[in-house]
Amino acid sequence: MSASRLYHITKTLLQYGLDDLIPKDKFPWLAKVARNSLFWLQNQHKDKPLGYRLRLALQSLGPVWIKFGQMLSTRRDLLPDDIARELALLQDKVEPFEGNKAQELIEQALEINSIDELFANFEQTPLASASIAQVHTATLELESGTQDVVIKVIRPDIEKQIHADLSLMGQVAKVIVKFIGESRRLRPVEVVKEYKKTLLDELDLQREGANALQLRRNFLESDALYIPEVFSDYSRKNILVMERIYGIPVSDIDALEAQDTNLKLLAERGVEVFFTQVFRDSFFHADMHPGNIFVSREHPDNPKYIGIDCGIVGTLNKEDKRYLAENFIAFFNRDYRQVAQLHVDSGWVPADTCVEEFEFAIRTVCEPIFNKPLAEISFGHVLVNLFNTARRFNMEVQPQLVLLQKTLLYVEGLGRQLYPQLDLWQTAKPFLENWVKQQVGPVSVLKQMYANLPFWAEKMPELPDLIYQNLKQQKQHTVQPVTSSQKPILLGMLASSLLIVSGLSFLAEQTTLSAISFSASITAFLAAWRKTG
Ligand SMILES: Nc1ncnc2c1ncn2[C@@H]1O[C@H](COP(=O)(O)OP(=O)(O)OP(=O)(O)O)[C@@H](O)[C@H]1O
Repeated sequence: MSASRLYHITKTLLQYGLDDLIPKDKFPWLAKVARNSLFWLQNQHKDKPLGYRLRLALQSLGPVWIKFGQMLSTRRDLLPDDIARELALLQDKVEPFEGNKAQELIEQALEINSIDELFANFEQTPLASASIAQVHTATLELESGTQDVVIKVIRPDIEKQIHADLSLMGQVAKVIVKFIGESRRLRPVEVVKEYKKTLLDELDLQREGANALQLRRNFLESDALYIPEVFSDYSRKNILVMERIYGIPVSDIDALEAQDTNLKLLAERGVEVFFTQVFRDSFFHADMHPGNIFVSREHPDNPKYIGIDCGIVGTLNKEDKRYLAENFIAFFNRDYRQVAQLHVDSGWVPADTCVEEFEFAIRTVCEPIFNKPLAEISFGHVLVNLFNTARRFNMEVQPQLVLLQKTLLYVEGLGRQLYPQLDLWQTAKPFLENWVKQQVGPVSVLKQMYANLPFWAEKMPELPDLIYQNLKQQKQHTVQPVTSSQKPILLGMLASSLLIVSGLSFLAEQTTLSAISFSASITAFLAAWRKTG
């Protein structure tokens, strides 16, 4: 980090009066001395509100800071609403770089002498230009025919600048925490760390390509979402080639109405796609701002989304999913005691948490939300409030859940823009209840056993030997008769072993053996159950 960049950033922050972000009485003396020693850098925008000044400062500092502001704008859990609203207005529009430079970068990355070797009609004027990458159109010449594509190219030299600014941002965060204890509540170090990871991931277009391929595969059969094809053979870390799409931007409601799009169905499908990604696939597009979502021009009565820019995705484990589903259901039944109890039983908050107090805290923040008609309730805000309360009770909210909560706010915003009466709960409830039911139902148990089959198949050959060793040992010692309390356990073990044998024989297409061992297993299970009664 060069001293001149450091000075430039300090100057910008002070000239926009951003030292006002720290209450005067919280200013440590050392920071006061430092501030006063830079006496020539005075707030030049005193008449403007703080949020507005923050936006202008970030805008003038460039891409890393603009994107940081955009990310913060979605953190309603950390920022007051007026500042978050201002930051949401940050524009990521920057001057494009030269088209022939983009062409040169493509030729270098793909190791070709001329772009014409692979692409026809390469358009030097970019279709779009953002802070990290810009997008050009071309026609890819494949053996099977031609394909309209877009080529996304990372800006030259942006990586160095990003690393330098991120490192400075990290240091600033550490200094703030050290000198202003109060700031710890906003977790600046963690927020910057999280941002750093997201931004560095965005620099790797191969990652984006792999995410797009995975999402595309997950929704290949879907009526609700289409993800354009990625041409991995022509993609590199700084180049991504993908199918060009010609959909209508989702924010262009007039165009959607002009072609008689079923907006109610479209809005409901947004919620459906989100919950499918989260609960079925555990893999969700986490940058669902309207600029990344289009609607297909085909069959508007059965409308389909098109999603681009899969640079940021979220993944969830089983625990996270259970947490979300059970909490949502308990919330919408207004069963705050259940929400609090769930947190304690699952170890999300410490075991010694006072359930009554936790329940009371959740009720205090959530009851006002539920005072509204169901169609106006925001899932995203319910989550923001839940996470904030849970944090106060020492729950560490995982970054993937925060990412999900941000995405949910986008999905809701989008849905209500398309169809203001959208009742999210009615759309989501059957989905969630079904999911929870499936998790505890017999099909799920069988599925889990099926997933464990390879493990048992590996251990199976050792089983006779183990039984033999065990019997031998028992013979050597005085054999104790099996007590009545041990019987159900032994029967249960027998039943499980028979079930495994049944599964393995089924896989080996030995259906008769599979059926016999399955019946024997059920008999043993029933006998075990009777012994416990
Ligand atoms: N497959 C595509 N077909 C048609 N247009 C596309 C395609 N991919 C991207 N674009 C256009 O390029 C723009 C920028 O693309 P993308 O969002 O992937 O880039 P980005 O650099 O991540 O931008 P941002 O940071 O604003 O999200 C899109 O808004 C869209 O207009």
